[in-house]
Amino acid sequence: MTSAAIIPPTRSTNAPDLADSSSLQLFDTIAGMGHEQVVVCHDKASGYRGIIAIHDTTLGPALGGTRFWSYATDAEAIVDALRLSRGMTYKNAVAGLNLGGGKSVIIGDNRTPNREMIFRAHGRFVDSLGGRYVTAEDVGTSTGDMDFVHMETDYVAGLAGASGDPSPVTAHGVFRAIQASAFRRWGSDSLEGKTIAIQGCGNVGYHLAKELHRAGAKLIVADIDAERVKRVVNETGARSVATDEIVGQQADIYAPCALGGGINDRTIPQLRVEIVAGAANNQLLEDRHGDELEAKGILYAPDYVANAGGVINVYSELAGWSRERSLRKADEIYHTVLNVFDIAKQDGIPTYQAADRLAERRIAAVRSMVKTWPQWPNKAS
Ligand SMILES: NC(=O)c1ccc[n+]([C@@H]2O[C@H](COP(=O)([O-])OP(=O)(O)OC[C@H]3O[C@@H](n4cnc5c(N)ncnc54)[C@H](O)[C@@H]3O)[C@@H](O)[C@H]2O)c1
Repeated sequence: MTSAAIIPPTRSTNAPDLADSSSLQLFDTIAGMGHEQVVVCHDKASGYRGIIAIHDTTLGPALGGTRFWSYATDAEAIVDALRLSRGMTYKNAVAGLNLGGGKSVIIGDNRTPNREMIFRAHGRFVDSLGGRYVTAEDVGTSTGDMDFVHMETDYVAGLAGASGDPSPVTAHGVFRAIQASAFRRWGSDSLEGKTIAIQGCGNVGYHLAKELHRAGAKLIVADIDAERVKRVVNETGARSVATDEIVGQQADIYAPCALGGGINDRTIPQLRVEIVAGAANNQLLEDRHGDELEAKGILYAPDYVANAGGVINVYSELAGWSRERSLRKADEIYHTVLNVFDIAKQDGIPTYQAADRLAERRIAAVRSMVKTWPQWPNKAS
């Protein structure tokens, strides 16, 4: 069996078919997926076992969080690191940032109280890469854990008290993605009087609801947490519905802002909207669900383009940007989404594929830029 058969070229974080993981062909696999480097790390004292995957550094240092998870096998952990790091290359590229894609995973029970030594060990390995990889928090890790990483390396973002809560920046980017989708669909980006169903009233859903309300949209919301629904209803006049009813609401736009995988075989037949655009990561359970939205005539703003405000916020910490500058960068998501729609139309492909194409074009363009060497080679002498 070839490595391509083991890991299909998809950006989804869903666990791939690992039935044949015992025969994982590592070098064929990373060559097929385009990775530059995979580092397997071990620290005996803390029991730390980590994998750092650097996918592509054409645009800049590889940025991507650290996931702490109990993987069933080592192969499953490696595959997750490979897929997530490649996803970050695409996400960072379409966000228009000078960042490549990377990701790391730590294998183990993420509820362990033994955090300092594990994350300091991780920090040392991150530091050993000299800035080729910059980490941040992800599933199973917290800002407190990143403080431990920071004891050993400066190549870490998302520290407590640094760039702050990313959700207002993410929400603003999603708002701009919604406006761009409206423009493409109806010829105007005004959301005045449009009905928008938001799934999830968490950090992003809350800020998004407020921004949509200011723009004159009518909102329908749902969350499993009644307090969070109440806050949005009180502040925006939204109508709330049960969580299992939100996806089937008659509306203009559906904004998934809860968990991933929400666009699937069960929910697509229920959708009664013209646009899907929201913050959740990995909204399409499988790529084919993007084709099915297309077939149903629903315009889909690809998730990782719409929610790029999150990574813009991380970048702001590295680059020393103000909140205003981050929001201005998130503003550009409007034009990026329109670009994606243009590529989809020109190339006759679904929008989720067009997003990948936009990322690949930017990376290829930067890779082929003329190389200038301003420094005299013997500068040190
Ligand atoms: N926070 C960011 O800056 C950011 C950046 C990029 C992507 N995202 C993605 O956006 C999504 C939302 O992020 P967040 O920071 O607001 O998370 P959050 O945890 O604050 O909010 C998610 C909300 O969804 C609710 N929820 C869970 N299951 C639900 C269901 N079945 N029906 C309705 N509501 C449900 C939760 O109760 C919670 O209130 C996530 O998928 C996240 O990965 C967030």
